[in-house]
Amino acid sequence: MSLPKRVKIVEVGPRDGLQNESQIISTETKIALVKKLAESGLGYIETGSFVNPKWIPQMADSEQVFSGIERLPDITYAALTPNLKGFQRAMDVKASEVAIFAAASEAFSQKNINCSIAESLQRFEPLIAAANEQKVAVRGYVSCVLGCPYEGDIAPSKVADVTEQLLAMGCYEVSLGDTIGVGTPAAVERLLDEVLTNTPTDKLAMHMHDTYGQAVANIYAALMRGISVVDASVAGLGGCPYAKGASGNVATEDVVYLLNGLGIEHKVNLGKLIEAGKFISSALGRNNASKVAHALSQQ
Ligand SMILES: CC(C)(COP(=O)([O-])OP(=O)([O-])OC[C@H]1O[C@@H](n2cnc3c(N)ncnc32)[C@H](O)[C@@H]1OP(=O)([O-])[O-])[C@@H](O)C(=O)NCCC(=O)NCCSC(=O)C[C@@](C)(O)CC(=O)[O-]
Repeated sequence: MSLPKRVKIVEVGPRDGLQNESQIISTETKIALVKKLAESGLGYIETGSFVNPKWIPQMADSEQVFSGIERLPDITYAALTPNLKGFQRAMDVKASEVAIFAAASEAFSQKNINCSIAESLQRFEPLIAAANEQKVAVRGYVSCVLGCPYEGDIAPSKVADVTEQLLAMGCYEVSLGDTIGVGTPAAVERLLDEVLTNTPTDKLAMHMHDTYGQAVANIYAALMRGISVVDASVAGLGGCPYAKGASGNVATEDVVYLLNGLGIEHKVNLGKLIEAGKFISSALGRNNASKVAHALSQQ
C-alpha cells in the first residue's frame, strides 16, 4: 500500500486537548483558540463536548464556546456527545456534526462512561436515530485500541469488532484511539492487519497519544497502510481524565511537519498553526509539547 496523496487532520485540541486541564480556562480563550486554528487552514475542529459537566467540568461551557465562535465557511465544528441528551445540547448550539465514543476495553468503558461496551452501543442508538433524522453526520471513536490503563493489552479482534459495530450503526468513520500512547509501529501493524480485514481504509482515522514518543511513528505506519485521516492536538495538548499518566495527543504541528516531509497535501499553514499553539501554551502557562514548534522557534 502506498501513502495517501492528501490527509485530513482532525484537530481535537479544544476538546481532547483542554478537557483534562484542571485550571479554569476562560470561554474567551477557548473561542480565540478555535479562531486561530480555523485561520491556520484546519478544516475540522472538535470544538467542545456535551458530556455530564460533573464528570468533565472543563467542558461545561461548550454551549458558550459554540455560541461564541465565528464560523468560517467549509469548516466542520464538531462536538463530542455521549448520549441523546448530549446530542440535543450540541444541536441547540448548531454543532456541524457529532462524535460518539466507545472503547475496546470493558474496564475503560466503565470508568469513562459508566457502562459496558454493549450498553454504550445501545445508548448510541437513539442518538444516531436523531442524527439521521436531522441529517447530522456521526463520527465514532474507539478508545484503548493499543492498550488499556486497567486491562493492559487489548486484542486487535476486540477493536475490529467495536469498529465494525460503530460503522454498522451509521458512523461514517471510526477513529482508533491509543488513549494512553503505549503503541509502537509494530503494534499498529498488528492492529491494522485485523481491523482492515473487514473495514476499508477510508473508514478509519488514527488518534495517537504521545506518552512514549511513538505517535508520529505510529501515524507513519498507518499512513503506509493508506489511512488518510489523522487526529491531532495543537501544541500536543491533552491527556485523558480516566487514563492516569497519559500525555497529550500527537502535536498537530508535528503531524503537519511529517506530512510536509512526505509531500502529502493537508491545507494547513504551519506558521499560523504554531502561532495558535504558542497562544494556548502561554494562556495555560505551560511548555509547548510540539517538538516542531520548539525547533522552529529557535531559528
Ligand atoms: C456518559 C455519561 C453522561 C454517563 O453518566 P451517568 O452518570 O451514567 O449518566 P446518567 O444517564 O445516569 O445521568 C446522570 C446525570 O448526568 C446527567 N447527564 C447525562 N448525560 C448528560 C449530558 N450529555 N449532558 C449533561 N448532563 C448529562 C443526567 O441528566 C443526570 O443528571 P442528574 O439527574 O444527576 O442531575 C457520563 O459518564 C459522562 O459524561 N462521561 C464523560 C466522559 C468523558 O467525557 N470522557 C472524556 C472523553 S472520551 C476521550 O477523551 C477519549 C477519546 C474520544 O478522545 C479517544 C481516545 O483518546 O481514546
